[in-house]
Amino acid sequence: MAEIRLSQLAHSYSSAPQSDSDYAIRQMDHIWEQGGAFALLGPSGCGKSTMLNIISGLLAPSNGEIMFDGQVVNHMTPEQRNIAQVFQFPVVYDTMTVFDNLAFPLRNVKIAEHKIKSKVHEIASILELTPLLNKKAKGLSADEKQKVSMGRGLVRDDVSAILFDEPLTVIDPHLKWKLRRKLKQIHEQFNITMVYVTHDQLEASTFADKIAVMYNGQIVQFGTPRELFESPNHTFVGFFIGSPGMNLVSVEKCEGGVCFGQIRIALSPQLVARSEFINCENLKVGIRPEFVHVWDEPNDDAYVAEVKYVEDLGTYKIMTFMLDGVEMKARLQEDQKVPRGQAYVSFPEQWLKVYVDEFLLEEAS
Ligand SMILES: Nc1ncnc2c1ncn2[C@@H]1O[C@H](COP(=O)(O)OP(=O)(O)OP(=O)(O)O)[C@@H](O)[C@H]1O
Repeated sequence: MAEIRLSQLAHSYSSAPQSDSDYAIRQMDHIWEQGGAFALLGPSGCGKSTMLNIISGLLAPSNGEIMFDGQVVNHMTPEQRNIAQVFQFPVVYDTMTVFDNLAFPLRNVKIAEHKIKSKVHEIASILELTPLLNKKAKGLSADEKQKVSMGRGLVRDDVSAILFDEPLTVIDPHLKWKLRRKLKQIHEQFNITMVYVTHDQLEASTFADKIAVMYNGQIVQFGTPRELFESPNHTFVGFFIGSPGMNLVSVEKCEGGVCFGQIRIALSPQLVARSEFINCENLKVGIRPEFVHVWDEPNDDAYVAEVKYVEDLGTYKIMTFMLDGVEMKARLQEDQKVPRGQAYVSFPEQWLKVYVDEFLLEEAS
């Protein structure tokens, strides 16, 4: 297992890139720490597969260095890098048995046959493939084939890292959760650096200790699921993580804070004094629906909002409301009084975030 360090990494599929938008990976530095379980989360086309393929050596980057434990590996082939990669669709040898498919990566590196046997049985047991070991892969269902494909990625515990590129796409929904748990179990058992690509936040947060959120060829935040939820450092993270996502409102500067329409929101003097705030034209405030305070009665701290509709989601409700022409959402607890017509809302200071050119502005520490 290895620490994977990306230094000044950038990649364009164009031979003569002109601008940032020609880059699938915009210049970045990033470290995947040794032994971690990570997710690389982002929408379609943001550059996730490109990054995995650069790490594994299937793709040479336009710029920058890839280092495993401090050693530059740019010139090394995928085999020399000793990376296991599991793709979206199964990669199995149809004419071989499941046992031989799982044994293949071990035989390739000349592991003794008795060790192969015990390792194949161990992985087969975790993935519930034991009854299929003697079957030819050809006759397997799509789910079973993908489990074999995953098993081939997991069977060696001497690899630098295992990279998963949306490995559960073809898996039946009821099996997905189970397999994610199994991957986590394998990670805990062998402590191998794992990077798991997905566009599904639930998948990312159930597998990973830390999630890298990718947007437009950049990692905009790398943090625990809780950090991404409580303190998104880019508006995209606020929008993409959470269901529904963060309320984001374009605002203007005004005395002691920001305004939209007739609504004035006071900010701390330290924030308002920041040069980024003073010089910025693109200002937004964000607050998650979970953190909007909905009062039962009017009070001096609350704004008066117009309730549009309330969705009942079982254990909680989502209230959609208009505040001076801007639509926002608040989460109501199961036992909370549901406002009708008007609602009294406020934005607790600790959960109200300010974004300058889409990036979080924090008080200088
Ligand atoms: N071989 C290629 N040639 C040219 N452009 C490519 C190639 N592969 C990917 N791209 C482009 O690079 C960008 C990043 O693609 P990439 O496949 O890395 O994104 P992704 O986040 O993995 O998307 P998805 O979730 O859909 O797989 C996209 O704009 C894509 O169209």
